[in-house]
Amino acid sequence: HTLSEVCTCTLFGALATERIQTPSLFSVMLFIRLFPQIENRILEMLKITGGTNRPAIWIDTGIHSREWVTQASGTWFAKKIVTDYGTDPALTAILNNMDILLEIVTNPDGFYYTHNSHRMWRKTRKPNPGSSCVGVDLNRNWDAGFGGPGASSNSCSETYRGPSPHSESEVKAIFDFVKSHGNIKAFISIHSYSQMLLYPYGYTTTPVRDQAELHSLAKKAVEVLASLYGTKYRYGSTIKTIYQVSGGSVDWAYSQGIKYSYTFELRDTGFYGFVLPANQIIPTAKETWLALMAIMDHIYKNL
Ligand SMILES: Nc1ncc(C[C@H](C[SeH])C(=O)O)cc1Cl
Ligand SMILES: [Zn+2]
Ligand SMILES: [Zn+2]
Ligand SMILES: [Zn+2]
Repeated sequence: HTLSEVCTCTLFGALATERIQTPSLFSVMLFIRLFPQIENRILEMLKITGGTNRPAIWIDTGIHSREWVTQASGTWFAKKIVTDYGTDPALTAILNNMDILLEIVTNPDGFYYTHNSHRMWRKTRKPNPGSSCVGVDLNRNWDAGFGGPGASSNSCSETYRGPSPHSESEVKAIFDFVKSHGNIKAFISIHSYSQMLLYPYGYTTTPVRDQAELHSLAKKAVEVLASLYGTKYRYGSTIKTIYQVSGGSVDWAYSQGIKYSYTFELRDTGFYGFVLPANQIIPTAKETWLALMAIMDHIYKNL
């Protein structure tokens, strides 16, 4: 071994066995300055250990543009976070140790279109080459059972999966971010409607390795959600609870090792459907926040 390789192995070994916490950025930069030729090795290593990123919770809303209560709830979550930090002990503890990564308008072109043309639009608005039909279903475009039952290869279908996994820019942006972050502990995608809390898988009946823990945490989350206004949620694996779907975001997230991967289906169960009256937006956001806090608190306590 050359000196630098010995040093790399030592640092890697120490990191891998967690004899030292992920070194501070300063010590890493100093190390790289001393041995510039091993910069890439170090940067690769930081990716493996989650680098200098704090543990994080990913939450997206609005991946399906017509599910308007989700983007509205995401906005309310943002306000709640900045209001409660420093006053609510549970949220303060979470944010002192973790980051909450919130993408609110995850399908902006579709969202614009629902406001100006077609309230019930679900997909993106990218033209499909060789077709008069527009858009891809962003929750079928992930590399998780991609192209299997529960998605369509027909570009005119509401569940058109797109030409290949991560072909859509809105998906690729999240894919790249999650891969480069390296320390995301939860991946939560918020949809409407059905009043369900779902965990992987959607594309196969094979239970996930962490099924028992995900199920009991989902039970706890839906119970605290119901405690506010009595809103009843069903919960379980996607394929057993709602329907078979392939190419879903949370199935991909789980396959990346993000254990706490959940899909929420917010209010209601079909009376108003996607066109939920405005007076139900804040109550929906408030009850959902209780469930999210239960999940985040569990993660924080098990870091
Ligand atoms: N993992 C999942 N969990 C729930 C669903 C249902 C939503 C309902 Se809008 C969809 O069809 O994309 C879909 C998937 Cl892929
Ligand atoms: Zn439509
Ligand atoms: Zn949806
Ligand atoms: Zn839905």
